Amino acid sequence: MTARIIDGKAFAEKVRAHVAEDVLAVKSKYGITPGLAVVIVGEDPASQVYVRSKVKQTAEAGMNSFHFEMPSDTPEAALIAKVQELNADPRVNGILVQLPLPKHMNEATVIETIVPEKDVDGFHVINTGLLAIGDKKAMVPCTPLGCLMMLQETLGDLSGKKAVVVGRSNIVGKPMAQLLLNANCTVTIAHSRTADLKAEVMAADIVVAAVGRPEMVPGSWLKKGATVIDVGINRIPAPELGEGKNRLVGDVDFASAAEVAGAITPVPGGVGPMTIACLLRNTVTATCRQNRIDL
Ligand SMILES: NC(=O)C1=CN([C@@H]2O[C@H](COP(=O)(O)OP(=O)(O)OC[C@H]3O[C@@H](n4cnc5c(N)ncnc54)[C@H](OP(=O)(O)O)[C@@H]3O)[C@@H](O)[C@H]2O)C=CC1
Ligand SMILES: Nc1nc(=O)c2c([nH]1)NC[C@@H]1CN(c3ccc(C(=O)N[C@@H](CCC(=O)O)C(=O)O)cc3)C=[N+]21
Ligand SMILES: [Mg+2]
Repeated sequence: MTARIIDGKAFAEKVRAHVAEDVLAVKSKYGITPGLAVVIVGEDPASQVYVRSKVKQTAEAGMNSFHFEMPSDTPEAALIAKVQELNADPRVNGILVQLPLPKHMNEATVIETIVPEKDVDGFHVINTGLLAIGDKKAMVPCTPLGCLMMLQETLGDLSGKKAVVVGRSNIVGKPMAQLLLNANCTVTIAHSRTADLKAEVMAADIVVAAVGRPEMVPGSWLKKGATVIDVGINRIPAPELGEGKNRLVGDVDFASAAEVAGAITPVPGGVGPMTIACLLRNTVTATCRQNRIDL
């Protein structure tokens, strides 16, 4: 079997085009331009790449983009003050604080400072709780939301499917499992203490890998025809591309997995572009709710 490649890049372009139409409608009917503020603390080069594409795509969708860079030794109180300023700024409809934060900061404290209505990442405990009770008002974390959209596009109704999520972080694994549960999948969450990861993966119709370990899931672990969503973004040395060069790989061994899976997302060009598209979508949703606009 050779898997169908789920083209996240093309799908994300469609989502962004739709977002741009909604932005135009909000502007022309209500005179409001949605605004997204991105705050990055420190100079992690990988983070800088995502932040640059977020800023660029926000502008391309016709939204205002506010970009703040703070040095890595910024006191936590100064970051909190910045978030409070953005909370109070009516031009700002969405706030994203790039994670991870420097070690001297408590990420939860910073995230809980964002007003839930502007929490376009969906990381605030209020949004986490709303998602857990299946309330439509939840701001849903962008990466899991993008994964769900690709799964629904590939499989249609997900009811009754056996899904395994490998990874249980608050930003990817847990909300992903929650979304799959809300979509009526039978969900297993696997993690570093899982006794027999291979057996869990082999039983699944849907595999979402969000671990951060390059190519750890081989094709030999997959059920034939499974749908595979690879969230991992890992930069590994690629001497074949030249001295000192790197390449991007996922948490799934793409070559062997594509022989067994029914459909699979590539890295790059899968989950990553959908994450940013969903961030723009969430920013428009937040803008409409804050202004009681019903598009
Ligand atoms: N494409 C995108 O838009 C995004 C991509 N990412 C990428 O997704 C990946 C995961 O990110 P994130 O969730 O933040 O990562 P975390 O490091 O926060 O979580 C990793 C999870 O994987 C589990 N894990 C680690 N080792 C193993 C193992 N050997 N077997 C099974 N489970 C294991 C951990 O288990 P335990 O809890 O027991 O420690 C943990 O739950 C990374 O590659 C990241 O770069 C992240 C966000 C967005
Ligand atoms: N508050 C917060 N929210 C986030 O959503 C968040 C974060 N912090 N910290 C970092 C992770 C990671 N993340 C990615 C988004 C897009 C791509 C992406 O577009 N990747 C391209 C490739 C980019 C490249 O070449 O490096 C792709 O997969 O095709 C990757 C990773 C969002 N994150
Ligand atoms: Mg993490």
